[in-house]
Amino acid sequence: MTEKTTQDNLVISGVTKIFGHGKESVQALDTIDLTVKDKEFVSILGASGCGKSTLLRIVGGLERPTTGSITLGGKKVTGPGPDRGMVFQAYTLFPWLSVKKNIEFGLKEKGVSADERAEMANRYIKIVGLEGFENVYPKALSGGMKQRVAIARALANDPEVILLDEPFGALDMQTRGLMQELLLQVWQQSQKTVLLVTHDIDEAIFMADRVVVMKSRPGKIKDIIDVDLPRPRDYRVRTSTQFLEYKARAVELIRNESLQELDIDKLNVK
Ligand SMILES: Nc1ncnc2c1ncn2[C@@H]1O[C@H](COP(=O)(O)OP(=O)(O)OP(=O)(O)O)[C@@H](O)[C@H]1O
Repeated sequence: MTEKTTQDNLVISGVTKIFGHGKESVQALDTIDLTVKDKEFVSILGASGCGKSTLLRIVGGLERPTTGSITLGGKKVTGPGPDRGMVFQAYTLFPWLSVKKNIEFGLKEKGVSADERAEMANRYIKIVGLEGFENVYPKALSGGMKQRVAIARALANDPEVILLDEPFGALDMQTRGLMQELLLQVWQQSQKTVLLVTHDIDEAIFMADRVVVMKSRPGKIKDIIDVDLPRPRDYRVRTSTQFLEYKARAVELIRNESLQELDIDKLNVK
């Protein structure tokens, strides 16, 4: 395998997004500049409506920026491509395909042979702990299992970058915590660059090397928190002093933002 270079960086440069025209227009993003290093795990954290999803969709090529550009490994992004795998909150599996066929789907599209597809699918089924469910259809899976299939499907295509938009948003708290740990393990093994959109402060810190905190109207980067917690991480890190310090900082940033959003100067809650 050839060693990757910093050329593989994801560069978001001066990205602005305006939806609609004239009086009806909404500026969702204003001049977003962010460089994500190869194999880095970056969380994008912010309140509802700050433009997180729009930014991720632009990186995914599903949306065009009004100004600015995205480059991946020096190549300009002009649309969706196999170098970026996306996982959304809503389960996006094909209901008529089994777990295995769902994971193989993108590989089939790429013309990968049946043997190779089966090998890749089995590998990722193992990584996400779904052995024994190969031939099961999505409707028989729990929410957490469906998202594991979605993650396996994204990984099987061997993208440069995985883009995750609130992937565990629909899961209960316990499942969510376990899925976060699983995703970290998978990321540790697969060594992909990850961009995770979330409004969950704990999730953002627990997973990432850096947390990009956004503000709304228009969506801008408010601050970036470097998360210097040891890896591999497990649930115990969440109660460490260092984690709680990062959390206090993020809470402060998000709270100030929410107060401004609600047009409240101060909240005196006793
Ligand atoms: N297709 C669209 N047409 C018009 N406005 C849009 C469109 N998509 C998003 N917006 C607006 O852009 C802003 C940012 O939306 P976006 O969904 O990116 O925010 P978000 O931070 O991901 O929010 P949430 O966490 O609620 O999904 C919002 O004001 C939203 O109403």
